[in-house]
Amino acid sequence: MIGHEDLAVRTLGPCRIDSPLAERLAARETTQHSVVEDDRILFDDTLSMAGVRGVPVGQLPSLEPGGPRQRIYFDPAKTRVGIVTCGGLCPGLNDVIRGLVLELCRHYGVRRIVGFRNGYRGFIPHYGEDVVDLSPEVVQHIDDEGGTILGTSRGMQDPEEIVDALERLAINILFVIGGDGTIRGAMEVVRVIGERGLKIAVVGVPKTIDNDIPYIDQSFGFQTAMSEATKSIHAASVEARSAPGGVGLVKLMGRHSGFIACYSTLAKDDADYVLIPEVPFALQGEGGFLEHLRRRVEDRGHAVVVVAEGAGQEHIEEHEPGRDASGNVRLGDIGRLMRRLITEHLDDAKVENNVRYFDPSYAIRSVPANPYDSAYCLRLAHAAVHAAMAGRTEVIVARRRRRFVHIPMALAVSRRNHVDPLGDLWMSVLEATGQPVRFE
Ligand SMILES: Nc1ncnc2c1ncn2[C@@H]1O[C@H](COP(=O)(O)OP(=O)(O)O)[C@@H](O)[C@H]1O
Ligand SMILES: O=P(O)(O)OC[C@H]1O[C@](O)(COP(=O)(O)O)[C@@H](O)[C@@H]1O
Ligand SMILES: [Mg+2]
Repeated sequence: MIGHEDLAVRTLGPCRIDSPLAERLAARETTQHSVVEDDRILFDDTLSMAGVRGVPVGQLPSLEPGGPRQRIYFDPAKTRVGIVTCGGLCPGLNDVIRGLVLELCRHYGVRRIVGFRNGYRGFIPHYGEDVVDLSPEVVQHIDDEGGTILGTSRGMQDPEEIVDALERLAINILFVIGGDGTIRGAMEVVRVIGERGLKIAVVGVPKTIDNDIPYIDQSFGFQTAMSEATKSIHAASVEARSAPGGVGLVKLMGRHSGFIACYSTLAKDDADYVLIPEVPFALQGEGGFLEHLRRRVEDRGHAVVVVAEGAGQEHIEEHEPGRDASGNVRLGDIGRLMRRLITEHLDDAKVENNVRYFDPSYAIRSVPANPYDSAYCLRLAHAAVHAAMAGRTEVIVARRRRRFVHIPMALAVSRRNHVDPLGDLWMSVLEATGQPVRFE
């Protein structure tokens, strides 16, 4: 059970410098729209969850609020900042970079900002990556493009060498924009910083289209990626309805979490089936998926199937689950398997069929952020700058239940966010598709 110690945020030391934003904060009080800096945000949000703790209100686990502080730790005029983006692409990466640079320069007066190229390898000498000087002029319009102007990578790097680079460049604050792997890497960097007795803040902005980071409302870019995915689902529906025995099959990213498949299905109510990693399904047999699909195609003449890339891995016999350079499991291709099995099953049953397979894969994550995610990215960037300037470290900034909070990195990587098969999201998907609770 999450306790106080899990929510404690590390700081580099006392904040003795008046913030340039101080005068704007004087009249603040805690409302539904803001939290004063010495208030806390309850971690539990139901009576039952709070009640089971059996402690007075003041001892309930709570999170440090995000936002500007009256006094800060770093002297803006003497602060040098580094920014790095790691792991897979996600809509909004450039929006976060832009937001960090503009907030640092325009509101705190921090002018020395460098970008490290191609993920953590950008710190490692033998890759020979130069650093990128970042300024408001350089970043002004980078949010018009998807991807990251800094480049990204996967693959383990030596935290000692990363901290060597931070020392050589006299970096005081490092912003890391990445997912669970990046955050684990950042924790290694924080460990080495502590071992060397250095005062360098490391603050994370959580990133992944998979939405697999726990304790936050939603990772930035997820909404844009999900929106992109709906285009493929609609295309699959058009194809399926335009041919006898049409079956539109769409495979979507999300690795071990089925959020993109679920939300894109709910957004574009075209799918008859959604298969996700969190809910196992039988393929064969009277109650299996293939027989159910056959009956649906015979009854309606068409069907649309959305399969998350991490679903049904147990059905992929010949797949040797290798790993990518960061240690992430390489998934077997459930899309190709389903295409073959659906065609074979309908052929064997002498049901005319035209199976159309869609795999948008990277197309859903390499687009620019939609306006919602752009605004979200800007606010996350502001929160990250406020946290770092106030000397917070080994923390990610996130929005949780509509409030910006500081979440310790260790908690952010303590588990993976999954679709709850007993939760209301999956219930909505079952209601929307009409598919059975279980294929077995
Ligand atoms: N378990 C780990 N410990 C330390 N560093 C890690 C770990 N996993 C990943 N990293 C570092 O984080 C970077 C990004 O991780 P990756 O899993 O590829 O993407 P993401 O952070 O988006 O999940 C890697 O290039 C690697 O340097
Ligand atoms: O970019 P790669 O190495 O092909 O990995 C693809 C994987 O990256 C993701 O897009 C998410 O990656 P991150 O967790 O690094 O953001 C997954 O949805 C997908 O399975
Ligand atoms: Mg990851």
